[in-house]
Amino acid sequence: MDVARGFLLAKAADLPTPAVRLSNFTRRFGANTIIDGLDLEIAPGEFVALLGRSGSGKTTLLRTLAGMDEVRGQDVSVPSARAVVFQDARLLPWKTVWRNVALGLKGGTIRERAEQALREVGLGHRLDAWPLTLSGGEAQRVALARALVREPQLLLLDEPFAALDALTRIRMHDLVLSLWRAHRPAVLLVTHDVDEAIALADRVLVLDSGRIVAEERIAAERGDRAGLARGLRDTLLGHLGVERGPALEEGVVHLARARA
Ligand SMILES: Nc1ncnc2c1ncn2[C@@H]1O[C@H](COP(=O)(O)OP(=O)(O)OP(=O)(O)O)[C@@H](O)[C@H]1O
Repeated sequence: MDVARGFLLAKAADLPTPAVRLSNFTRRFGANTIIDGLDLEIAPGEFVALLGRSGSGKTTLLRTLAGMDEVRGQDVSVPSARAVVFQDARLLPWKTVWRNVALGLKGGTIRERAEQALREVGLGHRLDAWPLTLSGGEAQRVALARALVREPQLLLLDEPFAALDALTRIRMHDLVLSLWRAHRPAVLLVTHDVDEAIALADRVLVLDSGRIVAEERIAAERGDRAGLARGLRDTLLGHLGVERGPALEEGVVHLARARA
């Protein structure tokens, strides 16, 4: 074996196995091709956001990674330890909070594990509460605890904060980042919210008609992203086909002047 080839093989062996790998993945519903020959890799512990207009195939892709959809005969590799959080918390109303989190767990320490996860999301005091008595933000925190307690290597988030008010959403962003730092799953976050993607992700993908049409890596530390946000926001909005017209800018100026 020549030296260069030996070096390349050694390098390849050093690379971590991706947590997620889809190769030339295609999904059709009848005659409609929804995902079109898509390649995707997510590294262990990487936080990836997926942006796309309505109908671009985001949920279809997430369902594939969650094991909720047909993948027969295709090159799809995902960890079996995975969990999904949806836009609505999907809690069973006839079970208390801790029992919702413990659902499906096995072993002798179920209650302790559920309690620990609920403490991590700041709900250690609501273990015996009924889901219908929770606020929207609290219910989503229970959904996060239910995901977390499964120690996922892959955490799939399908617009989990879209239904929350703006302040609760910001607090949830902080919570998700601290959980991610503590547990380091690979994350795929589906979102419509460009600012949310910039605030949270290591990498942002834009999906359009079942293809990844843009990819932005964000190297800046999460705390230092405010300055970066505007330029990248416009770039990502451009990829999404949303023009920021001068009229809008002028409108902002006029309003500000009118107030002054
Ligand atoms: N089970 C199904 N049968 C037929 N068509 C489907 C099915 N599921 C999804 N589709 C179609 O696939 C396309 C992509 O849907 P998908 O839900 O993945 O989009 P999305 O990007 O998540 O949209 P949104 O942001 O509105 O949730 C849509 O045109 C949808 O109608």
